[in-house]
Amino acid sequence: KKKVSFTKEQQALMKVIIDAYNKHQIPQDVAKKLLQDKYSTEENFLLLTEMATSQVQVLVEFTKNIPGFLSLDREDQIALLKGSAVEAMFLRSAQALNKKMPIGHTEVLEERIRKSGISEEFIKPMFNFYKSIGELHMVLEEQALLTTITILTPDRPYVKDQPAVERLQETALDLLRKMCVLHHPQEPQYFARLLGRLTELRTLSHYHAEMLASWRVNDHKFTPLLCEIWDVQ
Ligand SMILES: O=C(NC1CCCCC1)[C@H]([C@@H]1CCCCO1)n1c(-c2ccc(Cl)cc2)nc2cc(F)c(Cl)cc21
Repeated sequence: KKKVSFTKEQQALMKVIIDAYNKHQIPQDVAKKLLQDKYSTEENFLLLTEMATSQVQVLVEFTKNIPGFLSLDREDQIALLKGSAVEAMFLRSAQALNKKMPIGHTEVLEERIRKSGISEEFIKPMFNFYKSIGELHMVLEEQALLTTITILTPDRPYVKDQPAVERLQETALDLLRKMCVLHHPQEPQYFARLLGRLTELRTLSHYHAEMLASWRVNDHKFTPLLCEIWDVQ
């Protein structure tokens, strides 16, 4: 059994990130709504834009709690948020689908999302990603750190001081590496698999503007915040 020990700083960092992650759950539960009723493609599109808008606000609050983030250059803070918002949204969606649910609920939820109005060509890559996240059986700490690492990606467009972001990301990566050894001692490759999902996430996120534009609705209305953050409208 591998002994894993955390420094005082790492214990403090984990606590801050977990508290922030727990505080910033999506207000009402999308999954519950989808399981309750069948929605039209218009209603689903509206639900997605509403949820995504509130998720961006939640993401900003979460990010402000990442130690060191507010010390970054102000414009770099914006560049990191803009560059990671879609990925964070897909990560959250994957976690919503992979939550433990009563028998049969996941299948209903999956079906409702497949039929929500999203165009056929994107359903496979999206669910492949959701499945690959589900197979990892991440614990909460790993989910929160993975979101943190996604936000602290140095090579986002327009980031000026990349080394400063790299230093923050490194700290989160060191902590995640130890968390993986602690929670998945039998899988030495687990940490590498986790990081591999970020590559899949970035690829999926490249499609998001097209996924939204091809939604089977007559009028694709977005909130001002989504127009800002997503490359839509
Ligand atoms: O609202 C959603 N996700 C929110 C976003 C903010 C964070 C919380 C989760 C969407 C909506 C729900 C209505 C039907 C269409 O999908 N959604 C997507 C999704 C995301 C991007 C695109 Cl372009 C298409 C679909 N995948 C999901 C998987 C899920 F398990 C659940 Cl519960 C919802 C999911």
